[in-house]
Amino acid sequence: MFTPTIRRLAGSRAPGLMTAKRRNIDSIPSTDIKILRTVDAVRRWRKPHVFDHRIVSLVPTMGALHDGHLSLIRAAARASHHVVVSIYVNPAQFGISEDLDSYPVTWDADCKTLTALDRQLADDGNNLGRISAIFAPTTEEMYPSGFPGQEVDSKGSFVVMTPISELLEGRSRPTFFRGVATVCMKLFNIVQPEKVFFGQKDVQQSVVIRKMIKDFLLPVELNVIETSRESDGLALSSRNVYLGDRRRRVATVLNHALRAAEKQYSDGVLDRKAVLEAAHSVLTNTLNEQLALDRNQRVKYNVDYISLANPANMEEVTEIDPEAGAILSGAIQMLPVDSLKPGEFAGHKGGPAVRLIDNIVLKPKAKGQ
Ligand SMILES: Nc1ncnc2c1ncn2[C@@H]1O[C@H](COP(=O)(O)OP(=O)(O)OP(=O)(O)O)[C@@H](O)[C@H]1O
Ligand SMILES: CC(C)(CO)[C@@H](O)C(=O)[O-]
Ligand code: BAL
Repeated sequence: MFTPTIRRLAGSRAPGLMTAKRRNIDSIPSTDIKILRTVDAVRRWRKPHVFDHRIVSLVPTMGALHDGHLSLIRAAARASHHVVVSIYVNPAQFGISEDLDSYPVTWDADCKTLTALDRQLADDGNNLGRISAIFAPTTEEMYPSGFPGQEVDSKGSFVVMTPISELLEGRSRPTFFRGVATVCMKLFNIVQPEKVFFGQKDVQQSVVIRKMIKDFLLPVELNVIETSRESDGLALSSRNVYLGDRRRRVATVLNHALRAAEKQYSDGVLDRKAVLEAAHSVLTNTLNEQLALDRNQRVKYNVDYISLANPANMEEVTEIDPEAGAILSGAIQMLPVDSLKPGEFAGHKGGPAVRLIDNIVLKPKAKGQ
């Protein structure tokens, strides 16, 4: 029998702080937010809203909620009567040597965060709806024929979209978009949302989802919500907890690099080489400054890619078409620090290598601009 390698069936653990007592709870205490763990429970909850013509939105997440997630939920509550937030760490989108085992799981904090947000939504007259449910399935529930595995050549039922899944993020993470498209197709089929909300931070993911909706004729409206950032520009991300203080300070370099490239475009430069050179020079200069520091002060990173791409398909462009604009995006790998100072916090799980992504949309320019 085929027995795929499974490092951790994360979904079994994510909501699985479950005690026998908790297993019986079907809503967050003192709230109307239901906790749905099975496909059947979601379908039973969903059915009446087909007949009462209530708009249902879905916000897919992997938990460890931060303000970026909350901005998606706020946008969903403005536009729909019922918001369903899914919390599921989908093992299929993690490569075999990626961080599935250490991915932050903060179920209790997530429930508190959603409770507080739901109260705010209730007090704000601009919303159509509120948070109606969390969908927190197990991996057994999501993969009813058995989990197919995380290997590139795993056999199973997948949604595969090429060539977009092979570019950029997909080059570094060959199973990533297969896992994302597959789990999102399942989530859409389970929840049957009229609207779905995704973050601009994962720009290529949003382009994959747009194409999946188009090519598989899904009756779903995609909403992409702008990236929420720390005050110094770092894009919020659940993985930022791995950074620790020292790498956190330098982590803004990716955003600074993309902003330098963006300035070229604002100044009228359209040529790929010139635009990207501005970003690479920030990355190189900052790295050289860091390498000149002592081992217990410096931060090192590898640049995975800096891209200038067509917003419709994420394919590289040699010149920006000002009528179409472009997506500037990048990924860097922050390496573990060489040597810690006494008492220094290395980051969640000892501060492993952290892959950061970010992007800036270069908007189309009006003629003559
Ligand atoms: N800073 C952000 N601003 C807006 N949306 C975001 C932000 N970070 C994540 N999202 C969106 O939230 C949704 C769920 O993302 P996810 O749970 O993977 O969080 P994440 O912070 O991106 O985690 P990770 O660190 O694993 O990439 C996705 O649509 C993602 O694009
Ligand atoms: C969309 C998603 C929830 C699918 O697992 C994930 O890729 C994410 O959190 O961006
Ligand atoms: N935010 C995208 C999910 C992932 O990196 O696995």
